[in-house]
Amino acid sequence: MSTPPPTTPPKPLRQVLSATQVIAALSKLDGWKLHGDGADVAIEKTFAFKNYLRTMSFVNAVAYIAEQQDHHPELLVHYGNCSVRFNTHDVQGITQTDFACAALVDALQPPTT
Ligand SMILES: C[C@H](O)[C@H](O)[C@H]1CNC2=NC(N)=NC(=O)C2=N1
Repeated sequence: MSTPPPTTPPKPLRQVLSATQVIAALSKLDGWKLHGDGADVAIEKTFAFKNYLRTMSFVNAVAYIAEQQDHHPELLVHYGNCSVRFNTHDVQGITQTDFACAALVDALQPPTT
């Protein structure tokens, strides 16, 4: 008899990164910085917009990426900016998945004017 498949597929790229690995990866991105510490440590970037509708368009685009990637950032939304904060709950730290999602958000190239 064969072994039944696991109920959830294994998630790649969810191995917690060391401090050295996080710093190296941050240095390759523009504007992302460390936020918090311990289990709440995250990478964060604030994106600025000229008005609320632009900000909310960005928020919706980020939500679409988050659903596609099954990886959901904390979003802190103000009238003219949104802070995006990624960490990986499963491992209570920062993983390659956080950096992959950060790069996808950066690729949205949101308008700043
Ligand atoms: C069950 C579901 O796949 C997990 O809870 C996913 C969903 N989104 C997630 N988002 C983030 N940021 N970290 C996670 O570990 C995570 N896990």
